[in-house]
Amino acid sequence: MVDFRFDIKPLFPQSIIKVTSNLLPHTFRGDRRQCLDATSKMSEIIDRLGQLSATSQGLSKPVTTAQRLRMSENQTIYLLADSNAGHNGAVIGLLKVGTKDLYLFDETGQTRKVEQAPSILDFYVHESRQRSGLGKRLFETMLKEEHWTPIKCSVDRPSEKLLAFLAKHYGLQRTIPQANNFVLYEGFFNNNNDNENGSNHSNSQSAANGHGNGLHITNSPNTQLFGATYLGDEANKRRGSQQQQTSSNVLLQQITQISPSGRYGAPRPTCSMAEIIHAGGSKNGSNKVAGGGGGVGGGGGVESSSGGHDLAELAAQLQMHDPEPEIHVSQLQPELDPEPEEEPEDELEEIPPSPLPPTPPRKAHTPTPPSVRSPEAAESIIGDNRKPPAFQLSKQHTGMKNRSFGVGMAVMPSSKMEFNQLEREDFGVVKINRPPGHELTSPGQDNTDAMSTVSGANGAGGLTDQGYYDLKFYHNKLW
Ligand SMILES: CC(=O)SCCNC(=O)CCNC(=O)[C@H](O)C(C)(C)COP(=O)(O)OP(=O)(O)OC[C@H]1O[C@@H](n2cnc3c(N)ncnc32)[C@H](O)[C@@H]1OP(=O)(O)O
Repeated sequence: MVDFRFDIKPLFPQSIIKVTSNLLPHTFRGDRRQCLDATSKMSEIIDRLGQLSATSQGLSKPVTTAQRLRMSENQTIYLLADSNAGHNGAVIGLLKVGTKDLYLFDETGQTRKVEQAPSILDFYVHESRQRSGLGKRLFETMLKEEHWTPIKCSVDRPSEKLLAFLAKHYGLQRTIPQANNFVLYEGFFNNNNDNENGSNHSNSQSAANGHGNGLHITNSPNTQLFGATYLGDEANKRRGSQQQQTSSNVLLQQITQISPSGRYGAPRPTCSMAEIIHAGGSKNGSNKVAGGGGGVGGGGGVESSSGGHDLAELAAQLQMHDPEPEIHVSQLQPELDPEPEEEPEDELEEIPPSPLPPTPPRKAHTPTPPSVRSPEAAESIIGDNRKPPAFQLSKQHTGMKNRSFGVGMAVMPSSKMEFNQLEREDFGVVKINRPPGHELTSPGQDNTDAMSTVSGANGAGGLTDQGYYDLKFYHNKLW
């Protein structure tokens, strides 16, 4: 028991008192001199109990001090005393609570900012009195005074004893993994609190917790990093599952949100880079995922539908074979984002061709195509994911088999090419409409270093009056 040189009984007209930043018992009445005396004594009590609590938890510094309480705006300390102990009575327990604005993960792994979240900050019952129901008595008093329910409480770094305490008295066991030191229990984010733990508390108390108002999806640092998507209510979940059938974007999101068990197996928030990459394929029917060594922008701006299909197939397989696989986006990353320089040549050849890009002329043998990791590439995909970025030059654009990004052999037009001339002509003899005043003056000026664009939507050119597709060849020597 914790006794003091002064009589604590005047400070404890009842066994449990609460103290806020004025450092006076909530029951205190007195003049200025008595106030000063009371605050001095309360400070001593709080500092002493705080130190004992820290020692009991193995902390180097106390969580609770009178100074901290005085500086706080929204913390309350409940103190439990035994007036009959010894001559001056004894203080035997402390419970510090407060409200905190927290960024928290909900059950689906989405980040939420919870304003004024009820928090258990420090809890201690003297060793000589533990396991005799005093902790519960203190806790119950606090719940009643604060109008809180246990399930709605966040707990700051709970000890094993406190975890056991909460499990025993309130059935709190299933936690929601968090990235910070706070522990939440399943049900924390539920608005309907009927018949949940702490059911001895009324609905009005539940409502008073205010989570319905104080809790929202947020543009938090976590969200900016991981690109959270709000899936907090059932309607959104249902909508998400419907879209799953048609949208590979949602599929990827589900992959990244499959929840393993354990505190550090928190559901992974959606990877924004994966969203960026995947969104590129969902609109035009082919995934611009740099899978299979294709690479967005790699090898000349090829849309790699094979890479996207691989990913979708992988996801389907995972869903079929493993009900709770742990897939990290980082594990998918090599498929999503290969380094172009390391791409196997064979894989490049399997990449189906893309529509010709309606882009400004660029040199065909772009030396080092950017990958989706580069900000430029990512931006171009975000900006309009139906158009290949301007730097994407494929072998179809160049007429070269682009085995090493610009060095290669002439390629046979494939059936997938989206421009077909009436008669096949090799480069160098293809008939083109040259702009007036740009007649060919020497063979050396021809298309050895040229790219073509095709007028017409989606790269499908229209016939010219000469019967040829309107292929315009640009050459840096000519234009
Ligand atoms: C956010 C934080 O404050 S974390 C720090 C929590 N505080 C501490 O760890 C300090 C040391 N512990 C204590 O002060 C107390 O044990 C408290 C405050 C956690 C609980 O107070 P008590 O008066 O013991 O609680 P009460 O008697 O009402 O409930 C007892 C239950 O608490 C849990 N508990 C209490 N002491 C222990 C212990 N030494 N080992 C395991 N569980 C314990 C058990 O579930 C126990 O039930 P049981 O005896 O049937 O196993």
